Amino acid sequence: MSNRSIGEVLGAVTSRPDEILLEMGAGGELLVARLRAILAALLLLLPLFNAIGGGSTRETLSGLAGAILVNVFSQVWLYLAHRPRRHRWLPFATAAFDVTTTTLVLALLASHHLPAGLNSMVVWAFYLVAIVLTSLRSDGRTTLLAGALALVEYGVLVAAVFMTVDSPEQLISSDYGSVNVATQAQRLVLLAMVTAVTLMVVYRMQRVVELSGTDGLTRLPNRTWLMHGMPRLLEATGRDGGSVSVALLDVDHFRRINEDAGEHAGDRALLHVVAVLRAMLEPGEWLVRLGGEEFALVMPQPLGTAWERVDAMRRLLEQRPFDPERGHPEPMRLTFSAGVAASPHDGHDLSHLLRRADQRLRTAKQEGGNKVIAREG
Ligand SMILES: Nc1nc2c(ncn2[C@@H]2O[C@H](COP(=O)(O)OP(=O)(O)OP(=O)(O)O)[C@@H](O)[C@H]2O)c(=O)[nH]1
Repeated sequence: MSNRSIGEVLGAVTSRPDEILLEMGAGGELLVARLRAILAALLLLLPLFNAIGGGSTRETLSGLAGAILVNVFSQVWLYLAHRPRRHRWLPFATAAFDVTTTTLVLALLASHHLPAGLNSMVVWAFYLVAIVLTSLRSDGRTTLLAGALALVEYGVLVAAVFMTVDSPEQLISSDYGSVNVATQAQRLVLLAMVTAVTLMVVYRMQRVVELSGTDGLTRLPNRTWLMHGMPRLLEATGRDGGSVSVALLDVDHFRRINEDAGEHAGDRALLHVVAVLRAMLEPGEWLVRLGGEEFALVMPQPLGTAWERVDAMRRLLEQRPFDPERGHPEPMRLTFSAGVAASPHDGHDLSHLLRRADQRLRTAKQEGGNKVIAREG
């Protein structure tokens, strides 16, 4: 990660995250929606304090109207975030809502008293809260949107206020101090800084999730990744009435390679197997390292086609011997055995499919290995 240039980091953080990261982003959206609902409820206290503190009725009523509006929207966002079917636009819409609501409240304050609109620290701080909140969504694009909107909207507000004033006295207040260009420029720089820091937080979170879902040796997705990714694939294919096949692949007599050629050669043998299988992968197929010399191959195809695909891979691997080097004159022939299971016939979830595929894999091993089995008997 430390070797990456700022350009690469920006490229990574502004591209659409992996489906599984987005899945986590939806969880983040629910968290953001809950937080927003709590903050919105607290917002109702502000007009109350204003009335108790002897503020004007007009100010109290407009504050109350604004707080009610924010609460209504917060409940709508919360309802949408709860729905199992994720709306892709929701994180963007809510990030824009958080920032724009802050701008509207500042504009409302400025319409009563110009310095209040530009020097209110409490309301302005909601920009920072809105930007930082986006870090919970695992999607740097929402952070960029919130940061850019805050900069543009606040910049426009400042410009509008400065264009409205007729005399410098209008920008001096006993409660809010005096408004000047330098402090407003500092606020804009602060918004940019908080956006940059939040983007880095999102980037690091994305990398941590990526690493936790990747096998260290082969760089293939691992079991954790499969557990997160498989349910949504099964659900999507189930909706379309399609079939998903899962093959469990286990390299035959792998222990012998380690014993004959050493652990390092064993590692390179695994990389060789992965390179051969990977070269045959078609779009929509996933190769996953479950651990050791065991792999899962997920294919959006029915059982018969899946068996043909895996058997073609078995034959190709057989024809591509592995060259262990270091004192080994002979290239080693590598083979694997596999069991294949398919939804919906063999099960509707990953654990049922893996169990059935494992039974068939055991049979293939008992029958001497170098075999792919997709049906009993
Ligand atoms: N080099 C290397 N070896 C590994 C790795 N993971 C597991 N192994 C080895 O793989 C071997 C697996 O042995 P077994 O489970 O007996 O399987 P097998 O020898 O392939 O026998 P069958 O599966 O019955 O054909 C063990 O010796 C493990 O130490 C790895 O990442 N690198």
